[in-house]
Amino acid sequence: MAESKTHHVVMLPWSAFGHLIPFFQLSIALAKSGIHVSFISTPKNIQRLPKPPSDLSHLLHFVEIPLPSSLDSSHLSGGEATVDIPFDKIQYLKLAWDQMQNPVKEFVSTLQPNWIICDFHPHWIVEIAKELHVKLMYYSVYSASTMVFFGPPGPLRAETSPEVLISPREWVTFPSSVAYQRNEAIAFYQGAYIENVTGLRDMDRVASIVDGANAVAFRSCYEMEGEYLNLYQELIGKPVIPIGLLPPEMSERRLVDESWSKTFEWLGAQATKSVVFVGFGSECKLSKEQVFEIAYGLELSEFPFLWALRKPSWAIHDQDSLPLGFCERTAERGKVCFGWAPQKEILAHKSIGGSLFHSGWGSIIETLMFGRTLVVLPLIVDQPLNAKALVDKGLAIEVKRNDEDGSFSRDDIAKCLREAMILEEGDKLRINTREVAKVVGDLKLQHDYMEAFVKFLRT
Ligand SMILES: O=c1ccn([C@@H]2O[C@H](COP(=O)(O)OP(=O)(O)O[C@H]3O[C@H](CO)[C@@H](O)[C@H](O)[C@H]3O)[C@@H](O)[C@H]2O)c(=O)[nH]1
Repeated sequence: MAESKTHHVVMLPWSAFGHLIPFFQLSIALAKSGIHVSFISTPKNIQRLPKPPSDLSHLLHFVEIPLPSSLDSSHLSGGEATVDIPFDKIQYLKLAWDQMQNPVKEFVSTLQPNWIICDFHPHWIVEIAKELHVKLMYYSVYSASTMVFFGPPGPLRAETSPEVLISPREWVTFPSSVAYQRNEAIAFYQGAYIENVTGLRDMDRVASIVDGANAVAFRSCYEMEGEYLNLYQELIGKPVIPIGLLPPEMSERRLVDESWSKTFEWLGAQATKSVVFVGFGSECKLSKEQVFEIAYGLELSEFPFLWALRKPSWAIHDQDSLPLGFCERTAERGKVCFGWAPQKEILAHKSIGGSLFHSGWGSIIETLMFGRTLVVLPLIVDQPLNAKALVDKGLAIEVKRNDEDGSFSRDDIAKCLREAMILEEGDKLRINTREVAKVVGDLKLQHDYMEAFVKFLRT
């Protein structure tokens, strides 16, 4: 009992699956190291998480805190995660969380954990942690290169403009092309640097938490992001801890849902490393023009492909999502699967040679772990910054987007895929990818990072 009291962590992730999942993965890793974890989220979000291993049930506790009933329900319509809510209403989800500080405080005060590990949204947790004498850690689900680009609390709080975001930042002391294009800078500026209905800008939230935290953790490692991790520590003047890449543990006996057996049979019939996997993560909402251009690009490329496509909101039926006749024309060599795909198991399959991704940090790590070449077509938030950092390291080929409106062409998609999939053209990319795959897939190395992190939490 005394042991559990000494090492207890409260997790406070933002209500988006691109955040809930990395917090969940970290919770599992900590529980496996004997740390008690209380994972706070709303009831529906907790129900939608994967089931944790049953032998961890005494260490990993899920704490359901419902959204406040006082919030005008028409804004969220019963949704509890960003995926359920139109983009312009997501600010109300932040407002809802701001109204949840009392139940969170009550819980923390009863539990008296050693650490609170939080996301970017609950700026009020800084005061709670101080008052209750609990240490606070900010866990960034973004890469270290992205956080270096955003900068320390000073620049985060400063008046800025989209103009500032289109060049690499002046505090970066080594060659780096990490920056937004014009249209991306404008979109990001509007979402993060302008006050929303909560009375705050998102960047003020990040600044308060980085300022108030005792340390910052990244899902990263020195082998991949050493220069950015060291620079971020210098910039914020407090411990920055890479927890490792949390590579997915693949069990040979792991069963994929039966409905996928035909797709895996199809994959099994393809030549080794011949198939391109296409995915756009859990958050991106693709327009009709974007989906169609990707489809035509795949068609032009002539490679076998497996596309995990979530039905866009503008389509009524799954099949409306694609250009007329696309499935028939590509039936011999391609498959489009609608809904949530077993991405890790697909990437692990020997027939997959490369991928076309949105450049979400989680998908990058998974793709590199399995040594698959990356073509990146970044769309929102940190994705354009991740793409530039990968290109700097010779680890990806980036699809060109128009600087003014972000549009891209089918020809360029096909060209990038050819470069990534054909040996002579993409030779350098393949060599770099193989080298990094050794690091990401080195489970002992990644385990050592987690061990060092746990040691830090225990001291
Ligand atoms: O059909 C699917 C789609 C996704 N995934 C999994 O979901 C995760 C997706 O993670 P990521 O690639 O990071 O994409 P998003 O969920 O879209 O990520 C959001 O959060 C990331 C940080 O975690 C940011 O880097 C991204 O920009 C932001 O969109 C990965 O583990 C995938 O394996 C599936 O298993 N099946």
